[in-house]
Amino acid sequence: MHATTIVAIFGLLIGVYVVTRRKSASSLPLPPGPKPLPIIGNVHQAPKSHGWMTYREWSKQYGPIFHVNMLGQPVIILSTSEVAHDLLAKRGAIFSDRPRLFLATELALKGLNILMMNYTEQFRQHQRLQVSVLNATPAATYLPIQTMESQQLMHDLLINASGAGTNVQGYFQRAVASIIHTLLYGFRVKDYNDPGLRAIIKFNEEFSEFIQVGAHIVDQFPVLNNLPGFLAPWKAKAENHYVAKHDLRDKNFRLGLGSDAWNISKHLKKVVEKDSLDMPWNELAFELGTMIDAALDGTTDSLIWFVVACITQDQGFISKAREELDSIVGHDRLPGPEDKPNLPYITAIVEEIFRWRPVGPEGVPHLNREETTYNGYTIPKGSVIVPNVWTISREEALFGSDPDDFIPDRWLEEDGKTLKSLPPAAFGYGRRTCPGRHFARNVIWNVVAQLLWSFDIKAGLSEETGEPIPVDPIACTYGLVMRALPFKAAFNPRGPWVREVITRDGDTYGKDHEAMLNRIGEEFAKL
Ligand code: HEM
Repeated sequence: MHATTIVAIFGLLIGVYVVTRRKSASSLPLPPGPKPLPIIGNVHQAPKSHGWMTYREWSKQYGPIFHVNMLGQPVIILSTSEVAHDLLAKRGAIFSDRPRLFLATELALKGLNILMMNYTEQFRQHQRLQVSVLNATPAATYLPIQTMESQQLMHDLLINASGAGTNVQGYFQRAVASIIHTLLYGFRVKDYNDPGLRAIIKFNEEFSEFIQVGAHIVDQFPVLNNLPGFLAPWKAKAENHYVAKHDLRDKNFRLGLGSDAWNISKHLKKVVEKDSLDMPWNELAFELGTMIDAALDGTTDSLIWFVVACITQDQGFISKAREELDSIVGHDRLPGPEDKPNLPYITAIVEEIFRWRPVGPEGVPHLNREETTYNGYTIPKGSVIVPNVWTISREEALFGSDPDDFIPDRWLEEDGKTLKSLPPAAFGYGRRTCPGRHFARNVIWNVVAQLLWSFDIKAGLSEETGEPIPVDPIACTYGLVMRALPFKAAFNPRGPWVREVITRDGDTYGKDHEAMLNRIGEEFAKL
């Protein structure tokens, strides 16, 4: 790097340091943390990837709330459920904003991503709309569509993933994508190579890349955004991201509104008009699109982690689940949501998936709009607050001494039937808690029950040797979402009755999904 560039960057670093060293009104210290260097703070120690694992180690040294200094920006890491609830939920009035760190991301999103919005009146308007279609009561009306797609998934796996097996991620992505596209826009997604689905997967990957600390130098030095385009490649990248997203969202929203049957696009457009909300077309199109993005990744990746658990973590949970399934459901039909009250072990498995492999292990950061104190420490105004879900989900006092193992039983009382009230961490906290959690739990419960009823799930076989290809239970991507790296899995029917039932009920493309949507519309009218 040229010497003048180094001097310029050094000058900017000092500028950032001076600007961000705000005077605290409290005499209390910051939470403990690794020793910082002058100016750069802890940047040199910051994990380059999989930060949640390093933060777990640091929490053992510094305790449930600790602090790192990133170029003068305080980052407060929370490592127990109690601390996360105390700050993010009980003090939600000041802890519900989002950090504004990444200029390149902002250029790409143009303020239209609900996840990244501050807790403003505009955000609350979006939140009210989301809750109106996602909370427990409306989410229950979607069960027939979710069940249909789960059955289709069983069919796809039976046809394509038995024998030596295959990489199954696409089949899961298709099923989840089809559920949300049917409900939001009125059309099913029948192929995992569908261009619309591939585009969303690409958007999510780009988004995850944009928000990496240090992904674009402009994030640290916004002044660089004044450079001409050829010296500022992030500008074109951000614009292309926005335009591609806009075009797909606009097209899908129009398809939804033009469709004959009830759907969420139509429903929300009516609510906006009836309540005279100040929400332009594009903002509503992005609201729907954000639900699609958020739903696809979290739900699909949790299901893939379940497959990893079946292959690598079976200490008896599969046979326990089957015992329950066989006694309640029998062999003549697939399990469905109506069985849920009688299948507590399946519910425990679902909670254990979220705990064992929370797909957002580093949590979605919050920001506090006021200085506050907590347990003898100062939390400066504008701190980035990271609920480290990975550590929180491994709190031994709550979950037992074997938190890295997949043990669904930890969620059940001794009677084996009643769910313990342990605090889940995967869906976030307080006013920013994931609005899609009921929807996601319903989808995942259904698929997990049907998979366990249907298949022996094992590692796929090598084409050369015919031997199982080992699956690494922790091999994953690093980004906003923790995704299992591709692996081969085999789904072989547990018995002849499985093939019979899935062949009978699994091919669902002849079903009238529009009639199903209209029935949901009728139920919505009664809510
Ligand atoms: C297993 C699946 C899912 C997981 C683990 C998950 C997790 C999360 C988390 C951790 C947050 C941030 C919470 C916080 O800031 O404290 C979030 C926000 C959000 N989620 Fe989910 N989610 C999942 C599925 C869904 C689904 C199915 C939808 C919609 C249908 C959805 C829609 C959203 C939206 C719109 C936000 C932004 C809320 C805000 O910023 O206030 N999510 N999700």
